[in-house]
Amino acid sequence: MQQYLDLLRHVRDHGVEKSDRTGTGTLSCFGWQMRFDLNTGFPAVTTKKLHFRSIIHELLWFLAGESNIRYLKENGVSIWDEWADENGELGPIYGVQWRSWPAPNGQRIDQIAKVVEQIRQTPNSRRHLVTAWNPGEVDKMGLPPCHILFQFYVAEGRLSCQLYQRSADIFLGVPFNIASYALLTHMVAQVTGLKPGEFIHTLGDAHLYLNHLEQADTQLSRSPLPLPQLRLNPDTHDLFAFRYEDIHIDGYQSHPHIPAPVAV
Ligand SMILES: Nc1nc(=O)c2c([nH]1)NC[C@@H]1CN(c3ccc(C(=O)N[C@@H](CCC(=O)O)C(=O)O)cc3)CN21
Ligand SMILES: O=c1ccn([C@H]2C[C@H](O)[C@@H](COP(=O)(O)O)O2)c(=O)[nH]1
Repeated sequence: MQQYLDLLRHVRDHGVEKSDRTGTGTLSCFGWQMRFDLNTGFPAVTTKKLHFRSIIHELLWFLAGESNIRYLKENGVSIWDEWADENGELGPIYGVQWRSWPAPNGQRIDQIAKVVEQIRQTPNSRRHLVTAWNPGEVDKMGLPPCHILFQFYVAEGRLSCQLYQRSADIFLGVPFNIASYALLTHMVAQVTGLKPGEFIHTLGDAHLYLNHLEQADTQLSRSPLPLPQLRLNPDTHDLFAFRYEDIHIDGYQSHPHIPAPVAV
C-alpha cells in the first residue's frame, strides 16, 4: 500500500495547518488521487492492523439501506456511535440515499439496484453513478456524507470504480474507505459477471488530524507487507444477498494496530 503511505507522507510534509469543525486542527492538502489495481491483491493497509469486521459490517449496513446503528451494535461495531441520536438514528445518510433516494414525485430511487442493472444491460454507459450528496437532505443527516459520488466503468470485461471523497481523515477514515470500496467493486463485479479492474480514489480535503501525527510517523517508519486476497462466496449473484460469512480476507499480514482518537 505504497499509495497510502505516499499520501500520508505528502500531507505530513506539505499539509497546511487548518482548523476544522471538530476543533482538533489538521494538516491539510486539497486534491489527491490514488489508483489500486484490484488484481494485484486486496488494497488493505498493512502498516497497522485494520478491523475488517467493522469495514465489512458497515458496507453490508449501507447496502441494506439502514439509517439506524442497531445492526452495527448487534454486530459489535461502534464506529458510528458518536453521530447517532439517543434512538440510534443517523437520519437519511448513505444507506438511505443509495437505496431510497427521495425523488420529487414521492417515489424512492434504488440507485444501487439501478446501477447494477445498468452495468448488466449497457456496460458501456457513462452513467453508472451513485450519489449520496442530497442537497435537500444534508441538514437532516447525523453527518453529511464524506464519500459522496462513485462511478463504475466497464472495459475489456473488467469493472472499475472511482470514488470522489470530499473530506478524508487520512489516518482513521481513509484505510476504511479504500477497503470498503474495493470490496464493493469486487462484489458488484461478481454479480455482473465481470472481473475486477481498478479502484480509483479521488480526495478533496485530505487531512491528518494534529492528534494523529505521532501515529502517522509510526506508520511511516514501518515497511508495507504483501497484500491479502479477497475471497467471496462464488455462489452469490445477488448484491443484496451477501452476508458477513460470504466475505473472507485471506492471508492478511500486518504490523500491530495503532490506536487513535476519532474527531467528532
Ligand atoms: N473524524 C472522523 N473520521 C472518520 O473516519 C469518520 C468520522 N469522523 N465520522 C463518521 C465515520 C465513522 N468512521 C470511522 C470512525 C471511527 C473509526 C475508528 O475508530 N477506527 C479504529 C478502529 C475502530 C473499530 O473498528 O472498532 C481504527 O483503528 O481504525 C474508523 C472509521 C469513518 N468516519
Ligand atoms: O467515510 C468517512 C467518513 C468520514 N470521514 C471523516 C472526514 C472528516 O475528518 C470527518 C467529517 O467531517 P466534516 O467536517 O463533515 O468534513 O470524517 C472519512 O474520512 N471517511
